[in-house]
Amino acid sequence: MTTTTAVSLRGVTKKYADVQAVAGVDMDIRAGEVVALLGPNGAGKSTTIEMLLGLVRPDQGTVHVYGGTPTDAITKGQVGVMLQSGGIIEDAKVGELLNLVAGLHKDPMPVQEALERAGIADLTKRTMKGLSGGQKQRVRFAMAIIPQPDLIVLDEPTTGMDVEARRDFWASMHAETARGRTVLFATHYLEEADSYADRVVLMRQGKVVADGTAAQIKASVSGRTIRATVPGADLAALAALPGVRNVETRGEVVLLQCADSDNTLRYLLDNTQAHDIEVTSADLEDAVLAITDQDKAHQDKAHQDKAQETLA
Ligand SMILES: Nc1ncnc2c1ncn2[C@@H]1O[C@H](COP(=O)(O)OP(=O)(O)OP(=O)(O)O)[C@@H](O)[C@H]1O
Repeated sequence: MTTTTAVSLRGVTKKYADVQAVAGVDMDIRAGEVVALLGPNGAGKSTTIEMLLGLVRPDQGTVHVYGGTPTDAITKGQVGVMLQSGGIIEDAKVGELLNLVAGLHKDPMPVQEALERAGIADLTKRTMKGLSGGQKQRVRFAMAIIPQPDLIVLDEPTTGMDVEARRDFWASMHAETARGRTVLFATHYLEEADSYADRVVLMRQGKVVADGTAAQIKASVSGRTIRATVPGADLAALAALPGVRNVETRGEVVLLQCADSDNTLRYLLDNTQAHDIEVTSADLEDAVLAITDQDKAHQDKAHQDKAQETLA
């Protein structure tokens, strides 16, 4: 596996009037990774993406894409972009638009191939303004892959698509990631992050508040619950295991809440008569809500402390 860094952000900030849209983001994306950028409205996802694409200049910090500036990377055709809006000429036919985009790049993919990969070969002669929201998104996707980019950046790519269209879109996307492309996508759909990303970066109020695999993010919040039938369980020994937060019993059934379910499971299998073991975790939505709430509670507390200091 290659370890080339596709994207590197260091100490990046951006303020709009009195809104701190991005408040010091550090982020590295390795070549071949599929990364989901999650966060509530106004978290700073789009602004981060715009800085990564050189569309917005950070107030502070550095942005590197394949070791150079974002503009260099885009000029070299290393980056394909699918933004939420713009980039579409409403009166153009789909085929014309894609030919226009192909003409801007040095080594474009044949337009017919892009149409097929985006699942819109039947729309070539249709005018853009007559297309549905989901069909337009697919045209944007075709535009993004035409330069044969190493990195594809997508800002809420499936907005406006119904469930089936979203599934088809991700199937097309999967074919691209299978070719080794690096992908960064912003989304509000937690299940998309859970299903399609190797890594989830969670933002809130311009900061990264969690970064890891979806499984790590889920586990970091609530850990896992192990439910097992353990005849003659030594509850004190179970409660003393590293990472075990809580032990409950229902007859012979033991419920263990633990941060490190692998080690707890190993202990149960090696040292007890545990059977009928089930391991469950919170879903990503629970985890995201818990992390953003925790972060908000910390901030509220800091504001209160500051206010009290000022009053004292
Ligand atoms: N061009 C701009 N001018 C003024 N304020 C802006 C501008 N762009 C973004 N902001 C503000 O910066 C903050 C972060 O916005 P941003 O669009 O980056 O968040 P987001 O996480 O992408 O949100 P959403 O999920 O709603 O798209 C918001 O408070 C937004 O109103």
